[in-house]
Amino acid sequence: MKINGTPYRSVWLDADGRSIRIFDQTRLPWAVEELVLSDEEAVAHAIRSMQVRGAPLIGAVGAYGLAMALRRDPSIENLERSAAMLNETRPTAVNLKWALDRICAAVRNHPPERRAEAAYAEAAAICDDDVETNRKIGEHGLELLKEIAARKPPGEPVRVLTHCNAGWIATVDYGTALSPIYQAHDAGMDVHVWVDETRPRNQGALTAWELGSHGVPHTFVTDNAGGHLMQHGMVDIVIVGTDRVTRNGDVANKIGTYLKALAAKDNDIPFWVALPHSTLDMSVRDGLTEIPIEERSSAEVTATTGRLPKGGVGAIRVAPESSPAANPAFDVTPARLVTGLITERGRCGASEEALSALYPEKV
Ligand SMILES: CSC[C@H]1O[C@H](OP(=O)(O)O)[C@H](O)[C@@H]1O
Repeated sequence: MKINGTPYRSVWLDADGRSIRIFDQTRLPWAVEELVLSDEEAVAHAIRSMQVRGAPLIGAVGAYGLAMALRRDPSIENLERSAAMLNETRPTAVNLKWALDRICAAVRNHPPERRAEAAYAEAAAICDDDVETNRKIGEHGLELLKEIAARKPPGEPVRVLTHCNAGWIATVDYGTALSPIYQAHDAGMDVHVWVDETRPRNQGALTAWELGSHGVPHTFVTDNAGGHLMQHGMVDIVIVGTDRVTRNGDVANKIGTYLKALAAKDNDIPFWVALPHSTLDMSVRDGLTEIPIEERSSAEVTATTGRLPKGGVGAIRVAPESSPAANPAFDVTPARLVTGLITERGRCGASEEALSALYPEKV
């Protein structure tokens, strides 16, 4: 997508042909700063610290990190050790393991001197695949928004509520939950987005930055406002991204998603989840008991980061020093609360039967 008129992806190969460049998402939306990552340890730190974040994007960046590890040492031992190290950086988004496994499979049968080159080529293919996948998610999601628009009086916007950031900055490009919104806006449809701030890391500020940069009307709201907006008929549809969808349609996503799904169910509002194939984990059935939920530092809860009154960006405490804090970073929405899934292959129900029909090769 564009930043000040210049098209970007959220990760790209540096001119040196071996490092990658990303935007430091801990500095967004206050500053647009590029970071150069030149080895697997720098990649691991960027993922752990959420300098780079978003399920599909951490997969793509992790893939390049493994390629960098192979440049240093192309042995299978180092391949497996580095893949394990990178995979441990964040446990919930299955895209990271999916991408690392894809790199391992792509290089394993090459002679050592060819492995790094093959890994870089596969990482580039993962990025290109993600861009095209998300574009298609946008097309299929656009049809859904058109169906809603057709039922509304002319000039009334389709009102979408979204949680966290599943936009272009969370993927290689286009985003997942935001992809249909961008395509609807670009097609001239009246759309308005309720943007959940998404405590504690406030990824909603990234969504607001993305939508504002693209000229999409939106309103920034607290996480706790969503239920009220739905009760008062101010939401037509909820569309969120996801970090892992199980074979029976359970959805792991940013903490607070489950509460939005409950409110949507209680108010008969469609709750849709946008996902690329790399987010589907057919090896897991029961999301609540089988998906690992990342526990992040309590400091992310007791302090919040933003632009300081006297300028600059910094953190301020929002809880007493004496108070312990807990920080589960994701939750699981059971399939029974999900109206449907928007994928690159079309829309389907949140069920094993529907997912198996859409992805027979994964069964
Ligand atoms: C298309 S991004 C999917 C998913 O990833 C985000 O998590 P995080 O910001 O912690 O990396 C969020 O849960 C998004 O919905």
